[in-house]
Amino acid sequence: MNAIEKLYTAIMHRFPNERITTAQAANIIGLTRGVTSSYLSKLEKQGKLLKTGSRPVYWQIKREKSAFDKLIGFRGSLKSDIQHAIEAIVYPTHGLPIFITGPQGVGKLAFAHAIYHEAIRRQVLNKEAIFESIDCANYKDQPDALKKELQAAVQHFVVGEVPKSGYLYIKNLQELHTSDQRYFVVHANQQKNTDIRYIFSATTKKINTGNVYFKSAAVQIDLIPLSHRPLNERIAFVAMFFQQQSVQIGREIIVSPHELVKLATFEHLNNIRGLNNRIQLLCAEVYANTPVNDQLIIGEMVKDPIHIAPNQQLLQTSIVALITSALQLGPTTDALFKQLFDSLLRGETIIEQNFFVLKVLKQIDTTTSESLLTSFAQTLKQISKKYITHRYGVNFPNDNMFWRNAALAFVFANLCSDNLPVTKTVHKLQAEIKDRYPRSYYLFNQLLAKVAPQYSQNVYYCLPFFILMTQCTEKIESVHYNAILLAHGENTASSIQQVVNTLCGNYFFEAFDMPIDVSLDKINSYVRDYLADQGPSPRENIVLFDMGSLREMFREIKKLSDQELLVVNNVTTAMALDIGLRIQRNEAFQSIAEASKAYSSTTDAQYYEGLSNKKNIIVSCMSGVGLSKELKKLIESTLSPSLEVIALDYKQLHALLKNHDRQFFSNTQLILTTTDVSGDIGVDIMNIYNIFDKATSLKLQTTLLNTGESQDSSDLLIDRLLRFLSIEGIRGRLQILNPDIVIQESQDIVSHYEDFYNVKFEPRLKLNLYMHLSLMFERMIMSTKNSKNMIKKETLSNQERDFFSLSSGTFQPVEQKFNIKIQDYEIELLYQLLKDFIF
Ligand SMILES: Nc1ncnc2c1ncn2[C@@H]1O[C@H](COP(=O)(O)OP(=O)(O)OP(=O)(O)O)[C@@H](O)[C@H]1O
Repeated sequence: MNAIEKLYTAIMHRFPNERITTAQAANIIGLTRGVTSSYLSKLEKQGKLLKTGSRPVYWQIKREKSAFDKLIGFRGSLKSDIQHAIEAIVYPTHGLPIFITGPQGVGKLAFAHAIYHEAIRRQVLNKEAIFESIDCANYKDQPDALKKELQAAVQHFVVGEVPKSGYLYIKNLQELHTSDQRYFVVHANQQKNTDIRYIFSATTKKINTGNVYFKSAAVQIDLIPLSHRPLNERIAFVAMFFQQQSVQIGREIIVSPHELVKLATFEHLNNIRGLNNRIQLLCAEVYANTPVNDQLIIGEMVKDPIHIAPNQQLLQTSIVALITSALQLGPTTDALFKQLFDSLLRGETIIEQNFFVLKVLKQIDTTTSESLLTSFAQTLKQISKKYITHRYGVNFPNDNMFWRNAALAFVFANLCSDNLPVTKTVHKLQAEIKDRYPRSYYLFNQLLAKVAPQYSQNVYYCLPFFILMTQCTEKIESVHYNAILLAHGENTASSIQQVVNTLCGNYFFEAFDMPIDVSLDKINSYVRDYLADQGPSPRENIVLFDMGSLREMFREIKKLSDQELLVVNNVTTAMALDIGLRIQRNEAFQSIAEASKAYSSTTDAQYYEGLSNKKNIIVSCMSGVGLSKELKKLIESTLSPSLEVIALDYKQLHALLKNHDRQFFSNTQLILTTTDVSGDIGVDIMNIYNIFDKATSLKLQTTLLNTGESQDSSDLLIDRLLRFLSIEGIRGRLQILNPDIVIQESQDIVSHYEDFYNVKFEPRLKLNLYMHLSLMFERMIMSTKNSKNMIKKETLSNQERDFFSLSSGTFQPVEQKFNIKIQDYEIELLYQLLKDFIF
């Protein structure tokens, strides 16, 4: 797909029916306005987009016109009826019978005609298809005559050589007795075998067409009375009928907006037909009074009247203008947006803003159909419950008036977005709402995405916010953290979220359910997009997730925001609830972070960059973490408690040094090991045995002094370390074996290596080896596990292989004496320890 096609698909997806500006289009595709504009023009040349207006120019997806487009309200009150009709038209092979109900003059015949034309347009019927109709009112109490009429009508379809297809429209079914109604409806069951399609109509819904009569399903369409139609549709009817009169009489008609709205809001007997008749009579009356004038002036002459000329493309071009001027939509809306914006700037409460919107809603109340409004209010209530209350624990008032006003606010937003250009003020207001009520506006947008997904980008749709969210913003905005749950699976995260938010009764957590094979990049994008949506106000971030690397997660998310960050893995509902309650109590970040470390042994938490957020010393010994822990104890009991001592085994240290940069060790003051380890992380790495050298012990002292330790405690530490590392130290730490024997054995082994490799080890290396070997023997005896940690000899170098075979011989006597087996892993460690000295 090239960029132009991508743009087209994006518009099609996001704005299937709306007009959008070049800027909006540029926004969705992420290109500059200039480039987007040239792409849009190309799409227009290809016949895919419709271009209207100037400054701003509007673009809209060009659609094939359907036969229903001629009906007023095809995008409004007739939308779902049209959808049902299409289902009946296309159902294979002969469509479904249709049953249209609605009071007199409401447009049943017009709708039936549209169905017939649409069937031809869709080539479901051929061009020769016919439309026949029978009016049952003409055969009241004459069933036989009616049946004859039916036969005659059916005959029209079969005359000639080739039988014709088409629609048979049978109206006023309510005029017949039940048995006759039944006769007709049963007749329609033949539709599935013939080329005749049936449309019934009645002025009452009481006709029992349910399962009793129709063997095959019939599609039911109920057309609402004119007075229930939205005002813009009613105005469109008035305008259309005036235009028809203008054509008929051959004169321009002049009418005041006030007169137009009056006609549109008047309750007419016989609905649309009644309105048509009234307009016709009105024109006839004026015509009779002013036969020579070339204009027909309806009602009072006003300053800015509406002109309706005979051959004007009124419906397409002028209705929008008519409605906006009739409703004073532009000025009303401009004033409202300004009031709202000023009120937000002045820092007034949402109650004030709610009041401004309610006031305007009152003005437009008459424009909407009550039945549509009621049903939309119901839908809105259900959607809010399902997507907001259920997930985010935020409750809405229960009274009908609240939901009616909310629905009305959506209708108003729709009216504005259909009829008004998007001004800078509208954009500014939207940004201001986001700034002032970021969390509530986020929830509102979640709702909007469900209620009117196609409009979620439309700025006018920020208006219902002030109605829907008034009562909950304070509570929602009182939360000072961005808390996010991330978990693999279809609803793991969202079900934890639902439990926690519901129990706490407020929106604390947003949740993202992630596919099993989600990448770290994708996870990041969830978090990034969420944080971006939270507006500029600084809030600390808390991210709970189910599995994965804590450090990696921390590092990646930390890049997205410079606020404090806590990440916790292996999330459980209880843990999320605990954090939720702490957020509710408005606990400080540090205290939540500390608490999160104690959840369980399988859970880990990180809230600072690197190994630790405290000044620390790492100790790592080759002879296992046991020795490191002892050293840790020793150092902790000597130095001040502000210094953290972290014990790691040799492998861990190796991995950390390999995988992390200086930043990670930024709080580390010193690394003490029992072997020489190199690394360029900007931290001193000391072989602890080197403190027998004056220079090293001085260096250690300086380092300790620099970290803020006193002279006394650093002297004491060095003393204690020296003792710890001496033969006496070894004696003190052996628990079961006889120190004299073990040390002797160790000395024998060490001299064996010296002999074999013909080297002389330095005293502290020897001491290190005695310590290492003695502790190793004891470890072997005490270890209950008889692990078979075999190293594949083939993978070893010649030198290593020699070392292995020498060692197995050297260790044999001790193995027999103590009844132990020295593991390959231990020999490998010894090799690492010695290799630099023997080769
Ligand atoms: N949606 C519409 N758009 C434009 N014109 C319409 C629409 N609906 C009805 N009309 C016009 O309104 C008038 C009355 O409609 P129609 O005759 O179809 O009503 P009806 O319900 O069949 O009436 P009745 O039950 O009394 O026979 C017609 O002139 C028709 O063209």
